[in-house]
Amino acid sequence: MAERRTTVFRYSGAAGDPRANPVVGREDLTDARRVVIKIGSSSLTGPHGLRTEEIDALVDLVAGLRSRGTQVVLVSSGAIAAGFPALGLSRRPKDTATQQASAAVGQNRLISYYSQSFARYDTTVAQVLLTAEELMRRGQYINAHRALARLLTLDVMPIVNENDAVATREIRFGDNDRLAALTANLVKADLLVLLSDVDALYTGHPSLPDSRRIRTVSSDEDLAGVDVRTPGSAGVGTGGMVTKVDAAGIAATTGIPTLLTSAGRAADAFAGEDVGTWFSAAGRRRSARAAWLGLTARVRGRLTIDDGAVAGAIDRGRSLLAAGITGAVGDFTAGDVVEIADASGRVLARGLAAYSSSQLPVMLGRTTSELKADLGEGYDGVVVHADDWVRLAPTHSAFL
Ligand SMILES: Nc1ncnc2c1ncn2[C@@H]1O[C@H](COP(=O)(O)OP(=O)(O)O)[C@@H](O)[C@H]1O
Ligand SMILES: N[C@@H](CCC(=O)OP(=O)(O)O)C(=O)O
Repeated sequence: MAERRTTVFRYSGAAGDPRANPVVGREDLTDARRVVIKIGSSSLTGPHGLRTEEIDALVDLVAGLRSRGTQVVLVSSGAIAAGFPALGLSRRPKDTATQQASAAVGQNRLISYYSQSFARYDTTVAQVLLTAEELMRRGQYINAHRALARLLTLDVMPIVNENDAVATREIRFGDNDRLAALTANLVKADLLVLLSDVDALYTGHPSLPDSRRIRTVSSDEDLAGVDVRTPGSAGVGTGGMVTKVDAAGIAATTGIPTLLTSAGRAADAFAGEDVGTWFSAAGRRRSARAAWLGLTARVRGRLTIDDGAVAGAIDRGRSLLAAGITGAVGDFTAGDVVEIADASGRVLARGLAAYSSSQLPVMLGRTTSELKADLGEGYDGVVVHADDWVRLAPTHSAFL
């Protein structure tokens, strides 16, 4: 199985958490108050562009959920493939510029068709285009949260996609699975639903006779030996199963379960049938801020700490003081996100620096009383406050 690239953070777990998720198992699907549903290009488009019957079927499902009072945010792929016919293409172009052009043409068609289809239910749709850049910066992340929250209170149907026409190669998500998991955090969803052209995760490629459906994933062990490397088919999908398992891992670590199934079986799943693959949440729900810090934020620098600080601050959930910091690299200002690593270079946590990289050199290794005496009362020596860091998993495993 391909190595995960997700960096995730650790849970302390807490019974009776006020942020408890009403959705624990697949039998609770209909208890979800807010759901993010992501649908892939392979379900909505083909070599000839949009498949309107499939979009109508999805809209029927979403309208049914909305009529029961469930808030839905749709993350819809398909812009690039929807642009194929107009540009004379029949499969995803390799070069980024043509993909951007195709997305610019296709996103318009995609949203137009969604608008038309949702009009059958008197529902207004809104297009929300995001890039990874927006989610990395705290101010823009909050701005995106505000827009989506307002759309939901206005009972408008938000349809999110990556802003493919302008996202640069370095920072683009490329696939919408990860974007969907981050959106689930952004809107504090109870459930993430990933809809693809395959009805579940299988032990190997579904076309192989020995492949079996995986019913539930609750830990990494459930994924041992699972082969997800074969890319998606049809020349329109991108990530295949790797990005879906990755996305489910991101959601799980922030307390959000995921159902992975096909667009065709989604209604059955919501009707209580045992379909698809259920990825359990790995612990209590995290605040959107902790999720942002641990998963999304752009890291501007690194603090190296000594063993005493690992034991006294990181292991005990306390503030990180200048006295325990042995090095600071990077160019950051107060409020930027930095990694916190031990002497061996292992990254343990991510947090918000209270001082800039130019202020820190004279502070390192010095006690709070020394700092106050030498630099003034304003220097309390707390470089990362206890409320401002999250612990990362010791490995890149998505499940803890
Ligand atoms: N272990 C597996 N289980 C299920 N599907 C797999 C597996 N390995 C690879 N796949 C492929 O992943 C495809 C779905 O990925 P993709 O085409 O990117 O979907 P989407 O467009 O919905 O994001 C499936 O059609 C299947 O061919
Ligand atoms: N943002 C792109 C989606 C990229 C993509 O193909 O994702 P997916 O089909 O979900 O693997 C688009 O709208 O075409």
